[in-house]
Amino acid sequence: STVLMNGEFIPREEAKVDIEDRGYQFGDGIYEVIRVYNGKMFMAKEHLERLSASSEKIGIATSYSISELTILLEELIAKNSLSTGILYMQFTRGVSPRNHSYPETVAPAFVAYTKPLSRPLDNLENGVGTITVEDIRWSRCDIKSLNLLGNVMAKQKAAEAGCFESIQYRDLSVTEGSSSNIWIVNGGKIRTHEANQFILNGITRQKIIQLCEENGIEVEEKAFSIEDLIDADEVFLSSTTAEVTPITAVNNVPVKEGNIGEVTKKLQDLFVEAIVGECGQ
Ligand SMILES: Cc1ncc(COP(=O)(O)O)c(CN[C@@H]2CONC2=O)c1O
Repeated sequence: STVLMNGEFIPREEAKVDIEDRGYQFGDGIYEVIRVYNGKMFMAKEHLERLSASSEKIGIATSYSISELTILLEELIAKNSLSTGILYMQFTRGVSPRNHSYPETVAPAFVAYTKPLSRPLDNLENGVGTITVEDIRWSRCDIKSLNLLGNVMAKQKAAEAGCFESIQYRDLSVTEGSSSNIWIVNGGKIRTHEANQFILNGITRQKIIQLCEENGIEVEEKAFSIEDLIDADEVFLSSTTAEVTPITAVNNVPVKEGNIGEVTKKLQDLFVEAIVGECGQ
């Protein structure tokens, strides 16, 4: 397959990272995962706007404008004849002798590659199990940075418990999943943690809120407790790769409406309409 590296399209086997790349040594970089349906990126503009917000927050100049980046990424998708999958992209602060403070004059290092990935139809239909874990991450989770060790450790805990995702909490208040946002539904109203420094403001999260507003579904962006989570009528998670995935159990306790609640189902249908609307299939 073809990889895009610092503006060059190269074969995957030639894509190598320097041992003094700051992304490799410090996690000093930012990333995005963009879904591709029918050969087209879904919500590319929103993802690339978040990427530039992340780059501003950590002071990396991403060396491309959003329109230049869009053209390069579309070319990468075409070169790999990708129909349904994901596009992974990242910028690091660049290659420089190891020193914590920022190097003066190095260019950011940019990598993007695609991977086929079918839609998670089984999870969408049958839901997934979760566990709750304490959120041990830093207090700038709004930056989509390469500093993912806290997320990785939380995901590992879920895997060891035979679950799909960990639901993280701070002081008994649910924040988000290790790589997803978390939602509850009560009496037809949905609720999720407000977009602040303690969660990533997911692109899928933003689309769900927009769909709710357009379809008269009441949505509240306000943190909820572990107790609210356990007592909810419906629970679901959202992410670029998981779309709108029902949660059927938390710590092996079944969620009230079993496999999939009617609001979650409605949101899945609206989300598919949005995908078809933007990507044509
Ligand atoms: C910590 C965290 N929260 C929320 C989300 C959901 O955000 P999006 O709706 O924008 O995807 C992600 C997605 N992380 C990407 C998506 O898939 N794999 C990842 O690492 C994430 O890593």
